[in-house]
Amino acid sequence: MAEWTECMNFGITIARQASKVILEAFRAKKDVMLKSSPADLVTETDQRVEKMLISRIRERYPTHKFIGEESVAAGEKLELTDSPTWIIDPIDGTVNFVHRFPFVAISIAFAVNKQTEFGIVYSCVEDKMYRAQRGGGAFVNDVPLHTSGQEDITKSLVVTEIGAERDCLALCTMTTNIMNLLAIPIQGIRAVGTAAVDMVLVATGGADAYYHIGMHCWDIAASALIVTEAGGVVLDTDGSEFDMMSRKVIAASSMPVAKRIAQVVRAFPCTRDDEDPARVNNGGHCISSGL
Ligand SMILES: O=P(O)(O)O[C@H]1[C@H](O)[C@@H](O)[C@H](O)[C@H](O)[C@@H]1O
Ligand SMILES: [Mg+2]
Ligand SMILES: [Mg+2]
Repeated sequence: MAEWTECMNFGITIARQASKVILEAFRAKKDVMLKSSPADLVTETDQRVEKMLISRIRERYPTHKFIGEESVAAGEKLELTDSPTWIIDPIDGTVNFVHRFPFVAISIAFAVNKQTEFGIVYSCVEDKMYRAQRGGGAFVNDVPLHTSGQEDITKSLVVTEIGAERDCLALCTMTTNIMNLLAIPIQGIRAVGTAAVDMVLVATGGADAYYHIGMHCWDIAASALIVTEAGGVVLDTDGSEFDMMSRKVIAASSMPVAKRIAQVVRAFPCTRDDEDPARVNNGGHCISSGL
């Protein structure tokens, strides 16, 4: 664990530097481009911040590998090997960034032998630096984090996202999931607009669970470790073991809450992050049935 502390501290330093670029652009006029749907946005700042983070890391750790959201969007192969790998979302919450909705985060995870060794989520506008090292606990601005420990789904506040999909199957699935959870009943549904911040709210105890279908490894790899190091549970939406490449996740305060959500929530078909999108004729996005 201590072996990667220096890397993590470097990650925290460059996240703070990148945040300055994001906050300066946050208030400025933005040129917005579309990716997989009219709600999947990217800006020049997303691309610039990712390039800045990767070049600074590569300069210090030339043998390390990268999985970056905007590098993959530009055609780079998404492959997690046993090599030390930085998994980066330069701006998580780009729709929020474009609208100046004040929740945008930099998410940086670091994996070796396909196991996450540390995770950093920097919520820039809030100035909240969430971090965790495997086996070392979870912190926000150096204050220890603990989940709520809530075991009763009827006393739970659940966070989710509608995501970027706008096809009928995805929208019907996600709204049905929300309706079925509310009918249990749970005490509320929230959506912050950034998967990374949604998920670290479970680590703070401010939410009792988060679930999502369709997000990517760079959205949640860091926050998944932060949740487990805060005493939480992270599973696939079907209740099986979490797999950051599956694009399906439940993060919860306790196993009973996680398992209850897994009983209710249904996923729509999604190509895995590590599947070749070219093999699937929908551009590597969640498959629409065209309903
Ligand atoms: O594209 P960015 O990096 O902003 O990530 C967001 C995804 O785009 C959303 O679909 C998803 O629903 C989450 O909001 C996720 O944070
Ligand atoms: Mg993201
Ligand atoms: Mg992003």
